Amino acid sequence: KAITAMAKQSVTLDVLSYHASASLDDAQRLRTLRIPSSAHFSLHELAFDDIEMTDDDTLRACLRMFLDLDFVERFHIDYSVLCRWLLSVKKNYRNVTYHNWRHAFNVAQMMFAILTETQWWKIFGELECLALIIGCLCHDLDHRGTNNSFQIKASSPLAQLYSTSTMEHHHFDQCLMILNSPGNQILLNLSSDDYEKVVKVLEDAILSTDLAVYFSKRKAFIELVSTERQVTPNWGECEDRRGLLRAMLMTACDLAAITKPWPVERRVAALVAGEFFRQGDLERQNLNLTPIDIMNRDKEDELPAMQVKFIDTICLPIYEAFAVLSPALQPMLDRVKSNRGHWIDLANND
Ligand SMILES: CCCOc1ccc(S(=O)(=O)N2CCN(C)CC2)cc1-c1nc(CC)cc(=O)[nH]1
Ligand SMILES: [Zn+2]
Repeated sequence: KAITAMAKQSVTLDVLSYHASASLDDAQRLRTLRIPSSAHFSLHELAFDDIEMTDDDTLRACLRMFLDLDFVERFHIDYSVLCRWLLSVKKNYRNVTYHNWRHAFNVAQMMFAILTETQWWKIFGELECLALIIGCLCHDLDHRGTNNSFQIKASSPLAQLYSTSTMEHHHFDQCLMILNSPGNQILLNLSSDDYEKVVKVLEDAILSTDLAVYFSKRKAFIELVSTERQVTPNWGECEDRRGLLRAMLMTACDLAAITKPWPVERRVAALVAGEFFRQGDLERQNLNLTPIDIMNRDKEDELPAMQVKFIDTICLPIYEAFAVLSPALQPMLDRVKSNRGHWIDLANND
């Protein structure tokens, strides 16, 4: 018993070592920057592209989202603490090819755009919207560019801590650790009741980004959508329905690159492939395993066909359901279909 506790303790220390709070200087500098409007950053666009933005721009855009959703006023968030928290979150993303700060920022922007364009922020209320935006920014914290099955195969410290949804539990852990770090406590002025609620929604939101969880919940969601087609005001009164919609929203935002204009999707797919192929290399070199096709560099020319399968099996069902729930989201579904066409063309040329 003692051994296990010690092992857990040492493992925990190992993973905690990556926690790093941003410096006061960085926070002070960000605090003094002027914050342009959401229109200036095109934050309401479902076709948003961050390629032209500097890192400072992404931080100011996050401040703008918090200000426009009225979180700072409503939850009495100290502005300097918010700046420091944002910098700490960004700092706790690693410099990996795809699962980096930019991915987290894009997921949060998509959540902001969907909540505002559909008016669904009215269904969830400020507390749940706050948890969703924090959840998006934190949902892949400290990602190492390798997936859950790699953790298990490598019996990494994280796999010893969490046997299911390994990475997602770690992302939530990191999220809580930053929220509880001195100078980063943006939830400090919430009532204990509100704090409990935000943390519960936050945990569900982050754990929902495990595709295995998405698969387990999708059937119920599609059935709900087929019966309750439109999101009527009383839709929000049922906690289970709201929870299901929040979980699906996290996946829809997490995979949203597939809904962007072709130049964006093509660029992001190359980043996803780069990260997958690096994991494949690690599996060969360190674990002496032959990687699965999607991570096997030797199968690179099958990538377009894999994307078509990804779209058909994972993406179309969720964006079709969302387009039924809100006509404002139809453009996302249309772009998934047109991107599918581009991947089909590339698959036929190989
Ligand atoms: C671009 C490089 C190839 O990328 C893929 C290849 C195959 C599949 S898959 O649907 O067959 N499937 C998914 C579930 N895995 C457990 C088994 C494999 C998905 C992708 C993919 N995933 C994401 C999400 C990170 C983004 C993206 O653009 N493409
Ligand atoms: Zn993600």
